[in-house]
Amino acid sequence: MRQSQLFMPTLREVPADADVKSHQLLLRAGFIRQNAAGIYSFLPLGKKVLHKIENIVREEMNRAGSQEMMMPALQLAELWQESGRWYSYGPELMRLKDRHERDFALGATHEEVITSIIRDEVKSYKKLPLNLYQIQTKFRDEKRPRFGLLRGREFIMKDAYSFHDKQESLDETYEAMKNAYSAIFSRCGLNFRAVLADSGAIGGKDNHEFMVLSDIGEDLIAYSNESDFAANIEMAPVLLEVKSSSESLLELEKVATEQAKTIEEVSGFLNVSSSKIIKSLLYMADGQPVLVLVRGDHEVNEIKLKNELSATDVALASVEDTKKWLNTEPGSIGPVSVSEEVKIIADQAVPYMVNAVCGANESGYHFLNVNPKRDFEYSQSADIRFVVEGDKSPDGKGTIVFAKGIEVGHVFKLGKVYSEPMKAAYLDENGKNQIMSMGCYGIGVSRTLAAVAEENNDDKGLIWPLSLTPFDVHLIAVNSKNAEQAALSDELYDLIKNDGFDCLYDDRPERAGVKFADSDLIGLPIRVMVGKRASEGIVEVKIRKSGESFEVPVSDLSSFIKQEWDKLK
Ligand SMILES: O=C(C[C@@H]1CCCCN1)Cn1cnc2cc(Cl)c(F)cc2c1=O
Ligand SMILES: [Mg+2]
Repeated sequence: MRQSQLFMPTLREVPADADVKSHQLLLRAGFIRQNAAGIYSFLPLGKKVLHKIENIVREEMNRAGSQEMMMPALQLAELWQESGRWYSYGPELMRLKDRHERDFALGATHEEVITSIIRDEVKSYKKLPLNLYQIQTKFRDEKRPRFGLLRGREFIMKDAYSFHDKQESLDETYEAMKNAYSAIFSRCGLNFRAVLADSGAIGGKDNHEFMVLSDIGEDLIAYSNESDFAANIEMAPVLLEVKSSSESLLELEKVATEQAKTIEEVSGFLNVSSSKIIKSLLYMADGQPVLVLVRGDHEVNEIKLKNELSATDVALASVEDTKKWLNTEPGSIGPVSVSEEVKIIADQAVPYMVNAVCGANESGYHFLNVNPKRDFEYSQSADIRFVVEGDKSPDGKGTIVFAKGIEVGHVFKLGKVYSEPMKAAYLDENGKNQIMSMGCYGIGVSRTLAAVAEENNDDKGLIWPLSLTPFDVHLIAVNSKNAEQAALSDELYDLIKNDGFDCLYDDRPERAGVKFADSDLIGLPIRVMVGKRASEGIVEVKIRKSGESFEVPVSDLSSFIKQEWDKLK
């Protein structure tokens, strides 16, 4: 395409409210424009990249046996009332009325719609499993849209839904989808991990997030430096490592600790390491008092605690509640001689502590030489602490490292969370009525575009991977007013196109500096410059990613471009 025709409004300055590189560069390079907070238009260059991502998604989903369809964005409120989510979602779910005053939701996701279609059309196990997907605009009225396409209020998602008779069938599709996702994100050139995640509100057990490792990621991932183990920090299990202690049990002793209350203060006052102190925190779990014990150098993971207690709400107890249940205030709490109305749960490392320190449930006093089981009982012990860097990886291979991640995909085993209330049933091989099991699988397509931009740029601009670049070759007539350069450029434009490359030809009457700066900004992989040496039949070729440049005779240009293209793959 001739660049003099291309709608590509570039910006010299970095837009004020763009805080991350991808947002700044996609705006400056004329790929997107904001229409409202969290709502964007894709201009021609942005649309071309979006189209390529969607096609990679399509190829891999089709290959994995999922069938493409398209559902409406306007969804009957009645469907969301059946699943109960009309009432459980707040302002994030965008709603509207039609001309007949009928209530509708603007589609944030499509579990209800797809389940209503399947329950009407599928009655026999012979028709299962089914796997259907769409690539479609979603609406979620985020409280704080930010980072451009990374967190928008209108965005493009590929969402797939699968329906099954047997659990094994769901497990099989789940694995097939995870493999398809790995293929998709690899082809997009992303450094990602499939991360064990917390299923959050929608229940079900297995689910994985696909995280792109990125400094601006909002999620924290714990991953192994020697295996493919990776988990969202909320979920990351801790491998219990017990070093059996040879210490003999000493007599329990109560000591005055004056103002020392926090772990650090007590550790300093008594000159003991925090790993010898039992950190005791009183929580209220669904209104019941629970004394939570972790080693002094660990932190309580409230997601794990909530899952362990199968409680819907857990929160640190107030000072009043602490006084009420333990007759003391925070800073001197301990598990020794606590009323049995208070349930005690200990992290799995606590039972192995010997001659530990803990609060004496009397302000200003602590116990020394506290030994679990001898000096206090607990009703259960479980993995309820946050994993920390340096912990052994739960799969026993390597140690845990933290990284930030951008969530670009999320796959779920839903089970019967939607099919039960919406009665998506089938007759099994014995003619018995059964409820289907479901899986759902999402990719943030527009978010993936931003993640690629975020991870592929330098101080001069974007650097597109071959699989997604809006054009393959950037041909630049350095001085388009010079007849010789213009003539040779026109010739090379045809040659490059005939070689099967999508070529953007900068034929604008602009200064060389502007052309080169714009070329660096939009980030096409290979640039061909027709300049002063055109008269000698020599052109310059520059590789955007490495910055290398070469003087190439026109007669070698065709093979040279192919060679450099193949090296970039
Ligand atoms: O979307 C999912 C699960 C999967 C993800 C993959 C594709 C199919 N859905 C979870 N989720 C997240 N935010 C939401 C926001 C709103 Cl306003 C809503 F009404 C519903 C949801 C909602 O259900
Ligand atoms: Mg998610």
